[in-house]
Amino acid sequence: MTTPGTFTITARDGAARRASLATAHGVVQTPAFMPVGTQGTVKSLCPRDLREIGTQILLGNTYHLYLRPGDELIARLGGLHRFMAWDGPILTDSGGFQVFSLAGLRRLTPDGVEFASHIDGSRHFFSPEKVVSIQQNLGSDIMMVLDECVPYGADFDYTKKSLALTTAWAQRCREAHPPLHRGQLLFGIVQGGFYPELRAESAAQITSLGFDGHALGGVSVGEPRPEMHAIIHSSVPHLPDNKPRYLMGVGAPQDILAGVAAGIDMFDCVLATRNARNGTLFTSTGKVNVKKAAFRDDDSPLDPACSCYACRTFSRAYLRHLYIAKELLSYRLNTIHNLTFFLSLTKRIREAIETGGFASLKAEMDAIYPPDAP
Ligand SMILES: CNc1nc2cc3c(=O)[nH]c(N)nc3c(CC[C@H]3O[C@@H](OC)[C@H](OC)[C@@H]3OC)c2[nH]1
Ligand SMILES: [Zn+2]
Repeated sequence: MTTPGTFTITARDGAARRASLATAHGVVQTPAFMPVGTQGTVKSLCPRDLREIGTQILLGNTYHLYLRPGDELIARLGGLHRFMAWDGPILTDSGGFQVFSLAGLRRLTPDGVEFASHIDGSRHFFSPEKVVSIQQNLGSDIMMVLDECVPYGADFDYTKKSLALTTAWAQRCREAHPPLHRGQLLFGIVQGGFYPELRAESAAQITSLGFDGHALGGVSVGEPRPEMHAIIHSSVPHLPDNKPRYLMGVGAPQDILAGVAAGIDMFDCVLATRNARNGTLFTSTGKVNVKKAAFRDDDSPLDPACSCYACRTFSRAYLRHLYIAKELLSYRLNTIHNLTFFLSLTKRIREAIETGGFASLKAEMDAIYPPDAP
């Protein structure tokens, strides 16, 4: 087995990279889209579905799994891979984002963050060492450091102070998890808000700590898309070329294409799965709402260009009926379709970089998913 953390770039097309990242549970071909499985499941799909649609790597979430069912329980039962019967790579976020976006009554201190569980209000404390220990218990292949995801609109001084805390926490995470300990990788997270000079400052600090990969955090937090794309372009050059780059929480098809063009390798976004459950489907001709009246007696497949189980087996009329009738199968079929769209898009991106055709693929997709469309 290739040593976990080995990152091999096999082709380039402009700043876009075609690479592979070795983990303890398999090699991830990049650019890669990572379905979100926050509570140890990609909502409504089983591991067999995920394999069938070509999933390489899944996301889990420290905050959620720590609160319920508990990381120590999962460790006792053999770790997250065995618990959810997924034998491929898993990346877990540190929970920093959820503490600020989900938990109540949180208190930020130099030593970590105190918060109240969104489930039962019980009080908890996440230190850098604690979030490392939780992810070690889960057995994640890629662990994220504890960081503060600075809210959109934070001023320069707050953002500068916050990135210093994020760096201190990152250092403590690195010390708590020696390189390649039990084959588990550790990624640093660059903050700095929407201030290019603070992004450069955060990147210089984080990339000096010896991580296996680097994430850009603090984006996809409600900012206008042009601001997101601008800060990505100005930040990526500060990330080492020879390690994976992960853009957290991004994104829509147009954001993935812009991210790849800037040199990003890994993406995660709840959009694919969340929109599936509310009937918004991504197709080869743009976004479609499954409950549209025109689908009422339309016997054709949702997307003739899609080879997923939903598109090759059922009609638009049936998918619309399931959604309107609030049938559980609607969740599963819509999710199978949307994830297939995102996984196929990143597969086409990998092939385009190999053949030097990325720019034309991006132009083709930008015509269908315009960068200035919501
Ligand atoms: C949507 N926009 C968005 N911007 C984000 C920015 C940050 C950030 O700066 N730091 C950290 N630590 N996490 C972030 C995250 C959470 C991603 C996780 O949140 C969960 O999806 C919501 C999922 O957990 C399975 C995923 O796991 C990596 C962001 N999400
Ligand atoms: Zn489909």
